[in-house]
Amino acid sequence: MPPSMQHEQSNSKVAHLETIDFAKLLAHEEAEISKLVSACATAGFFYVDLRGQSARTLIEDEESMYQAMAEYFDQPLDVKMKDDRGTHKHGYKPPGVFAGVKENSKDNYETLKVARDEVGANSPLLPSAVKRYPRLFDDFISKSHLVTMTIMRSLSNALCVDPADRFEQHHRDEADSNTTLVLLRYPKDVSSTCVGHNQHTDIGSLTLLFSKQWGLQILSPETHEWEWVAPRPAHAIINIGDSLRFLSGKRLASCMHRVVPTTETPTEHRYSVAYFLRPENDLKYEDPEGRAISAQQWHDDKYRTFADSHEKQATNSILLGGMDVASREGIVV
Ligand SMILES: O=C(O)CCC(=O)C(=O)O
Ligand SMILES: [Fe+2]
Repeated sequence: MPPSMQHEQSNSKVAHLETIDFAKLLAHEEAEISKLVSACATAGFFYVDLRGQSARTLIEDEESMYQAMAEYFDQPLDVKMKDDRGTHKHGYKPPGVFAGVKENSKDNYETLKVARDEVGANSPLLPSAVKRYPRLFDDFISKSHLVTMTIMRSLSNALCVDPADRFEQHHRDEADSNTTLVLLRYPKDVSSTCVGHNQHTDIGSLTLLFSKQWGLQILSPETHEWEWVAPRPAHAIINIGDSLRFLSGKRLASCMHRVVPTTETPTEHRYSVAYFLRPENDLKYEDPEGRAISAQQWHDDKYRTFADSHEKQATNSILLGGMDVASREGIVV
């Protein structure tokens, strides 16, 4: 799947993001940890180099994952709708459910969500497309978990978080959470009413994102302009979500992002894979409006907001997690 280059016709710049070498983080290299903290406190978005031994199966498996996704999403809509489980943690969502990237549009992406706990328990509720590739899904989720939890540990150390409040203490294996692997396809045969993926900040703690295709943009906290995130072979993107920002006392930044079509008439579907590491559902934190809220409630409120009209979304701070205000004020570390 060659990356599409039509973004070059657009006026937006390509974002300069830090690159963190996962192998160096695992080895507790201080210089790498400093780079990590600085990236998390400023852009809240960075590349992670996965070529080291411990996580390289993720890049080896990436292509197989896209193939499994094509197989799944190529099925007729009525077959996929049988996997719609009416939750935001599991199963299928068709395009057009949430607000899209253009005013008054709906979104143009379909998703299959595969929760970490169901894969771990080999649940009979998993779609057959997932059950067909048990090793692929199991490995992809456990390696994604290793990468994201290693980053959480490095951040707890670097920010000298109290032992009881270390970020990992809010992501224990035995507690319920909404951690899930999300497979996304942006169909090429777009209707004019369904466009891209609306601007937002992520709900959870960390997102580990894979895509070989252009389309992702971040709102640069420096220039306040939309910039393209270039796909890079053997690297994934990591970004901080609302939950980790709230947990860190807003020392870490989440970043507004969106997905836009690179051309008016796309010739290929766009595929991306996101591992959403989310905290324990019972965790309490303060939202941007100062309300004490549980992680589960924030998750549910945010998904409800994704489905609201653009007009309604602009009436509160849920969609952007308060980052529209924070980016104007500058982030204090
Ligand atoms: O598809 C992408 O590249 C990004 C998706 C995303 O931002 C999300 O699902 O939260
Ligand atoms: Fe996102």
